[in-house]
Amino acid sequence: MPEPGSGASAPTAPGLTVGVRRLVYDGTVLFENMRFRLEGALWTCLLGPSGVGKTSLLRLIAGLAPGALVVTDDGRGLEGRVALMAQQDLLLPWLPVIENVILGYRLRGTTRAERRRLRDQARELLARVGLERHAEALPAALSGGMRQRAALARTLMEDRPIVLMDEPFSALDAITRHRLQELAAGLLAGRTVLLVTHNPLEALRLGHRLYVLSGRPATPRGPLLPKGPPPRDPADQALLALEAELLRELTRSAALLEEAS
Ligand SMILES: Nc1ncnc2c1ncn2[C@@H]1O[C@H](COP(=O)(O)OP(=O)(O)OP(=O)(O)O)[C@@H](O)[C@H]1O
Repeated sequence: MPEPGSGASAPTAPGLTVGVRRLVYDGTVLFENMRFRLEGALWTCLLGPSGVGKTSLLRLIAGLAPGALVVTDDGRGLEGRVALMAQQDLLLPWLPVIENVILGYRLRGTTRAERRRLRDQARELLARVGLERHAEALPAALSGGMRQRAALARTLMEDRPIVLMDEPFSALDAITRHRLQELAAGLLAGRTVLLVTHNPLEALRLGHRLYVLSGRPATPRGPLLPKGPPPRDPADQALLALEAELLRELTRSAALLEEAS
């Protein structure tokens, strides 16, 4: 197994195309004949007002909800190639943080020697997300932001070429958020990443391609293509101009959703 976050598996990160013919919840058509593309080895950010369908789309791609056709550029299936960081941290309450970080490996089965090596790697990742002193704590002893950092460490530990993240930085204070955005941008460079976020500046810092999910049924509008490699300087004037453009698009999208509701 390559070192988690080493980028060793990055060159194989494929692009993927998602097609949804129709998704209906409680009589509301969320998606109809919708197509969405994640370019290989790039970060795609998905924004949009609350309730428009961002998490639903992410869950469709992850295979957690039926109804989408996901085709990878290399023609191979997604099994074993996707790491998911859901909105809820999904930490198992009876396992210490470090065991939660290596949970995927534990579930897939490891030898005692492998576990020792995995724990060493997990400790390194926990140090990088600022949780080195909490490796043996139970999740209930952590704050919301700390739990989110543990969940991020677990996602990075999985070392998958495709990474789907639903608001991974939302519970963090501004300084920690900035630091972890930088960490994730570094460790997930070269992966195919979908980042769902409510934060336009976060999307502009981290994303290569930005979309706003809009309308009912919803379609992704975009892409907006910020220049330069991420993570970008949030004080950059060009970025601030794009932020204004993104805010206008989000306002339009919120109005459309309100009209449809
Ligand atoms: N499993 C489900 N059963 C019924 N309705 C659902 C289900 N999942 C989502 N919905 C509904 O679909 C709509 C879109 O939900 P979704 O969570 O995808 O939105 P979102 O854009 O991610 O919102 P937020 O930004 O608040 O997380 C909402 O009206 C939600 O209530």
